[in-house]
Amino acid sequence: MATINFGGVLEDVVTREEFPMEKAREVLKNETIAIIGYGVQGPGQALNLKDNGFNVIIGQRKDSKTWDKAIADGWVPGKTLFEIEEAAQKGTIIQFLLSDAGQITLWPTLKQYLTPGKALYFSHGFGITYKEQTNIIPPADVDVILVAPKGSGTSLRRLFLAGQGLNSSFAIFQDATGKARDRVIALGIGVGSGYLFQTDFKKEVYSDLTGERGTLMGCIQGIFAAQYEVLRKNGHSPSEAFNETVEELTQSLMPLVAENGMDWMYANCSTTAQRGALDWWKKFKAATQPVFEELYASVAAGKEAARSIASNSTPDYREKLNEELKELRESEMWQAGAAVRKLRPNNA
Ligand SMILES: NC(=O)c1ccc[n+]([C@@H]2O[C@H](COP(=O)([O-])OP(=O)(O)OC[C@H]3O[C@@H](n4cnc5c(N)ncnc54)[C@H](O)[C@@H]3O)[C@@H](O)[C@H]2O)c1
Ligand SMILES: CC(C)(O)[C@@H](O)C(=O)O
Ligand SMILES: [Mg+2]
Ligand SMILES: [Mg+2]
Repeated sequence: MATINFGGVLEDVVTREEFPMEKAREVLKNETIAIIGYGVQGPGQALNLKDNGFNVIIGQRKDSKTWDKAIADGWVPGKTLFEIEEAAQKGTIIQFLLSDAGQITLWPTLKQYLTPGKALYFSHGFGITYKEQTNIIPPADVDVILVAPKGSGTSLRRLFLAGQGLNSSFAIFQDATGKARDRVIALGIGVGSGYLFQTDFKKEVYSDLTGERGTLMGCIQGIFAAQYEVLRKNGHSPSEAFNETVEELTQSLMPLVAENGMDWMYANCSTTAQRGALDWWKKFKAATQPVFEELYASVAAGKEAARSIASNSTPDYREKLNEELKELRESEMWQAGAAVRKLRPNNA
């Protein structure tokens, strides 16, 4: 473990230096890793594990589109691709990567395959933390572990192929075998994590549900739409409004923040911009902090979990989500965005 100072707070972080891939392979050499679910995280983690030399099989519903996707990705029916129950029976580590709502439906079937000494692996603390709503209560004689990539499974795979990685958090809910820590860190390295930050199931899900409803996805769409509409209401063209709201951020300024922090990005803008940004950011903080307080309270009360379970358990949940995504896509702002993207120099 490396002890790193995060803004004055010392935290222990697992790095590849002390847990190299060779060690991960040694730890998991007798394991069969069964990935149940092949949506976004499933493919990213499974393909990275396979390319890293681990023994991986996939469990999927045969009549599903993702069964066909698994075959297109190179998984072989009867050899590395099985129906869900057969994969769960063969697996010594079961990576439960169905949707969070899907995990609830499958749990009564899956739990019979969690025989003593196996490991049940999640990429979200949802199922375990909200057990009153999910009824996911593992048997006492299995390890229960978590590796939660801090990003999309699509990025996890792309970064792996580019020789990079995503940071992940990891947690141990139950160590029945005495091997849970080695197993979870080996899996974290194997799925393509860069660094591994320790957390617990509850903190992972509370922070994750907050982040994706907040700055990562929900809040950012909200402030984009708000600024875009104010610019348009005051006569600015769609392209000018979109460039000033989204395109400049993603193409120029956010990469500078990623490179060296917010002050670095500010310092690489005009002094006019710096003055304005330093004057206004606290006003925006004051306006949004009450919303973040409300959001966190809703997460902690289990209301966001209930909403997600209710919405994503209906037979047509995917169609309903796609309908709302279509509304976003067809909004003027994102239609303008599609046109602007086509004008990017690398698209010329
Ligand atoms: N999407 C991400 O990049 C991401 C990132 C970090 C953590 N996670 C976590 O990883 C896990 C998997 O997330 P995901 O986004 O890959 O899931 P997803 O929503 O893409 O669903 C995964 C698969 O589960 C299938 N499924 C849904 N309900 C089912 C059911 N009742 N029976 C059988 N299959 C069913 C879906 O068809 C899909 O193929 C979740 O716990 C999620 O919170 C996801
Ligand atoms: C990719 C995210 C948003 O970080 C993940 O938490 C998810 O639920 O998809
Ligand atoms: Mg997340
Ligand atoms: Mg999430």
